[in-house]
Amino acid sequence: MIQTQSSGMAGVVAGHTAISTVGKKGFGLTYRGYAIEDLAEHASFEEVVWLLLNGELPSYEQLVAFREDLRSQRALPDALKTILEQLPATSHPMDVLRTGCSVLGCLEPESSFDEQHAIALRMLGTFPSMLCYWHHFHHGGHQIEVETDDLDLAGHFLHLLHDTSPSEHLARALDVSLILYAEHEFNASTFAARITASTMSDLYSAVTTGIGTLRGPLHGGANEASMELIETYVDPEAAEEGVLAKLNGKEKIMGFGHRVYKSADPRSEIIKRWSQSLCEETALTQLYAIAERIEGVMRREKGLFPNLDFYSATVFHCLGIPTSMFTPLFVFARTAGWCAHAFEQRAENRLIRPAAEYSGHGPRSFVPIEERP
Ligand SMILES: CC(=O)SCCNC(=O)CCNC(=O)[C@H](O)C(C)(C)COP(=O)(O)OP(=O)(O)OC[C@H]1O[C@@H](n2cnc3c(N)ncnc32)[C@H](O)[C@@H]1OP(=O)(O)O
Ligand SMILES: O=C([O-])CC(=O)C(=O)O
Repeated sequence: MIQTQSSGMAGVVAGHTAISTVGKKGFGLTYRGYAIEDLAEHASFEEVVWLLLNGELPSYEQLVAFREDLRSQRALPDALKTILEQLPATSHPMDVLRTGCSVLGCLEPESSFDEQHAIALRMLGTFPSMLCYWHHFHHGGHQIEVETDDLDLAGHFLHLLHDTSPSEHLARALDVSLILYAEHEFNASTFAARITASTMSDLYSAVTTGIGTLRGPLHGGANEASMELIETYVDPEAAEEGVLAKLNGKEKIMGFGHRVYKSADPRSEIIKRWSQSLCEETALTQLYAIAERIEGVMRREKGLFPNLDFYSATVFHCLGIPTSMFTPLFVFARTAGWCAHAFEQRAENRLIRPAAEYSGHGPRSFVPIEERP
């Protein structure tokens, strides 16, 4: 039996998948066999969603129809809007999405697995609407119209957030980021979502599980923590001093290291290039210089490399997105991966229920309450 105690299941093969490869020698990161570098260069997020959900790239006609389908899924039911209005203004946007997903599952339940594709599209369509509706209601004091003519999710989200259409270049930066975030094999949130799917539960429950698991700073929450760290420092020298002090205090620096990748996260190299270009475009070159200095210190002191979350934080910041919405953006993208995995689990299902090594008391006699100390 493989020993898993305190190992966080590192290196344990927990199942098989045909959706992606992570860190396999010679394969880097691939979605359905396509290299992440090619997808980030040539594909759109919507093409990647189709690829993940259906196994093949769409034809031109299929993609046009798919974009239209997704666009038609953005409206929110009135009952959901009412609930979003009743959530506190101080809620974390991840909690808003987790709740919103769960509420949608009450209002439009999955009555048969035949509906799974339609429900995946509904979640992809409504998540940006939920987040922006809640945000503008509580922080801008008005009820927004959540449907726009933007065909892609990236442009649509930036339009809803800023109430104006983004430039093509800025929308493409977010589009690429969504591609990079869309899928990553048996990461914690996907594995959790697969466990939920393996009980034959509904798709909303699997995705709600994924959202809750993604929220922590050791996983998706690291993009928010990275931004908070980078923003702490006024210049690269202060960043070097501050990060060294944290390392001396045995603190972890969020946005660095990875369970599977050992020398580099291939996604980080792609998003770093976007970060540099956007920081120049938005006159935030000092922010980029600080991030690069932190990267240098981490490589020199710990031999650690940035993961996707680190430079994504700077890209989202350049796009004017509030830091607390960074992990929700991860949700928009990873919903495609979670759903693809739930479909795969359902197609060949067996309950996921591993064994545990017992480390508690030996057998002992029950002590009646009046005899306990
Ligand atoms: C998109 C994503 O979800 S990517 C991951 C996002 N998460 C983060 O960026 C959080 C920061 N990183 C980490 O906490 C880790 O690198 C993880 C959780 C990603 C991977 O963790 P594990 O595989 O369990 O490695 P583990 O945490 O045991 O680290 C191994 C060693 O490297 C050190 N280390 C790993 N990451 C970091 C870091 N970010 N900062 C400082 N030290 C680190 C650990 O302290 C440990 O050192 P030790 O052996 O002296 O105790
Ligand atoms: O694979 C992991 O453990 C975390 C990660 O990078 C992701 O989910 O994108």
